[in-house]
Amino acid sequence: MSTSEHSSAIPTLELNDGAIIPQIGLGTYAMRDAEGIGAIIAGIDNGYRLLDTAVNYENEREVGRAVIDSKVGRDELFITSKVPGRHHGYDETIASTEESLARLELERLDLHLIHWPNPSVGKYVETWRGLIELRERGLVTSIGVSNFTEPMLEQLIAETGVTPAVNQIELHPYFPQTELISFHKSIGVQTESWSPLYRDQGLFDEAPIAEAAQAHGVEPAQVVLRWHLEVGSLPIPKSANPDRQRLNADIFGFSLTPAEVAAISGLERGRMKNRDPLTHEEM
Ligand SMILES: NC(=O)C1=CN([C@@H]2O[C@H](COP(=O)(O)OP(=O)(O)OC[C@H]3O[C@@H](n4cnc5c(N)ncnc54)[C@H](OP(=O)(O)O)[C@@H]3O)[C@@H](O)[C@H]2O)C=CC1
Ligand SMILES: O=C(O)C(=O)[C@@H](O)[C@H](O)C(=O)CO
Repeated sequence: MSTSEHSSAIPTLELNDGAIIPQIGLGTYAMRDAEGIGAIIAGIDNGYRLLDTAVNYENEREVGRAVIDSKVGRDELFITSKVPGRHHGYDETIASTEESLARLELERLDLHLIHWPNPSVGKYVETWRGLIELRERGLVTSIGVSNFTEPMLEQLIAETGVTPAVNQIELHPYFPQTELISFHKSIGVQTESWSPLYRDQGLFDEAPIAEAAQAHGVEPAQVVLRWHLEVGSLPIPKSANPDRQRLNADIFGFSLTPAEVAAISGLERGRMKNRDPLTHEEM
């Protein structure tokens, strides 16, 4: 794949509400200050159009500045943010989103997610109603969730009649979440993978990944990101390094065989940390 600084060769998908989303995005966790702005602009120059931020990353201003300073028009970009746990509730979600838009210097978010369900707080349905209202007001094009389980998704749909467009979940070869992806497919929810590269903590040395990389003449990180596409997810790898940004986005010129996908999924061993959304809560 070759990309000029003004165009992107990243293919797109259609969400259940008809919106178009790039098939890979740039995670921005820990991209802060001037260095972070530079890294995000580099990502846009390298073809990324989906930028994933959150109130809790404390970098919405940096993302907004990068959007303004980049050479790509705002309408070509797809900006995602997330409502933090401390802003759960109907009115709080609307206020939180207005504040996010002000920090981002945007009139509209392309996708807004409930960051964590925080079940002990018991407010994620009200938060979801707030997102539905924001979509009706045109402040957000698509709405979704993050770290939601199958019963939580069923509850949202049963109580509001609105199916999330996206569920952004921990997903990598060590935690392939096969059943949740199948459920998403059955109800039309797009899976997004967070920490898709397992934060470069040893995954790339695993034999099925190294062997597939050799077979296809690509890097292990590209095999991992291609695996996400093959299992039906949309990865949002974070890299502040322009060379790795380009490498990570260059995954549309090869595919993995079903046997390679199965071998990589066979690396399953569990979550990176103990961030089970039934018990792990973030405010
Ligand atoms: N909804 C949620 O609860 C969560 C959402 N997220 C989102 O998902 C995004 C991605 O997840 P994240 O946790 O950042 O982890 P990733 O799996 O994307 O890994 C990022 C790490 O891998 C390194 N890296 C990137 N590309 C390569 C490569 N080709 N070769 C070697 N190392 C590489 C990066 O370093 P370098 O920058 O130096 O390249 C960085 O240290 C986040 O940035 C955030 O937007 C993350 C966690 C939770
Ligand atoms: O990055 C995110 O979206 C998070 O929710 C993080 O807080 C994540 O849980 C983490 O990286 C904590 O170390």
